[in-house]
Amino acid sequence: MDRLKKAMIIANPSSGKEEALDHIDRIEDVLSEKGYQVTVSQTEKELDATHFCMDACKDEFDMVVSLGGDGTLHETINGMVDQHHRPRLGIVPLGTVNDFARALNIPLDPEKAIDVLHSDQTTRVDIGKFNDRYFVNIVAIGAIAEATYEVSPEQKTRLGPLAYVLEGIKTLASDNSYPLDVEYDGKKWSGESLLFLAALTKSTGGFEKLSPEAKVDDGVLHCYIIKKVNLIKLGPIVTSILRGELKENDAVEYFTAKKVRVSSEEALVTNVDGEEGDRLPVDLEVKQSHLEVIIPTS
Ligand SMILES: Nc1ncnc2c1ncn2[C@@H]1O[C@H](COP(=O)(O)OP(=O)(O)OP(=O)(O)O)[C@@H](O)[C@H]1O
Repeated sequence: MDRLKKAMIIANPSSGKEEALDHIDRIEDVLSEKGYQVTVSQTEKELDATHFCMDACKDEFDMVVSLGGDGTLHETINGMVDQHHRPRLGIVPLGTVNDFARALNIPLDPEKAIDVLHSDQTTRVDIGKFNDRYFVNIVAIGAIAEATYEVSPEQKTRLGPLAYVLEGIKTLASDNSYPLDVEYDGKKWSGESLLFLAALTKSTGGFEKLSPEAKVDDGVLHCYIIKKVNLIKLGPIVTSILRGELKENDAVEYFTAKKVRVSSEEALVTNVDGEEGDRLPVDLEVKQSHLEVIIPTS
């Protein structure tokens, strides 16, 4: 007899509009219909999602569904990376930005995202390594990296992704540049920089078209160094970000790489998928096609 398939729902009751618990029954129904025996694990605090997901890997679950915002998803994925057995990942986004879901064309409406769990279609996705943790969207270094901490929960609810865009533009305009050394695949860039970005997917930080050339399984980091410029050139940079043409801007150094090391004489803070990361220096690397994510049937 075939082994019974096992699925775990990792739900963060505090995510988004605190609606996770309202969706659990429907997700359980869909998964049971597909023949899964379902376990529901509710998070209570930071890193619970990571530990639940590690358990699911060890117990050879076939599927893990992240029901929450990007924080929950990020923690879930951290529990999966480098495990011998990695379950398929289903995503039901409840957060404000939901970059990863956007990049994979997973609907942002939770009800519609739950329908996607019916799908048998999956895609392999790259994972970024940042020192000894992992990311799925973006690493930002510079003043903008702190922008996401400054967005209040009220602003997030009211403005959605736009809150990040507005904060980001505000910090760019504040002209905080830093000396930066960026070493990548045997090359080196040194200079004054306003912002360094390393993106894995095309939609990052609420900017829908920040890195349009990025594919989720291309095995490289798409890196943008926004150099120090005088105020007059900031407008065109912002326009190029919104148009998805950042790499064409004169003030921007663009490259792709598998490994990047970023250092500075200043202990700059970093932002990793919207969360505070280690101070510089940091090492970034791509693990190609490391995750298998359930996506809408094409
Ligand atoms: N029961 C809980 N109560 C409060 N916080 C929790 C709970 N369970 C987990 N957390 C923490 O909440 C953090 C934020 O969750 P998540 O990102 O899913 O929601 P969100 O903040 O609404 O989403 P977004 O950041 O996209 O707006 C998680 O990284 C986790 O550490």
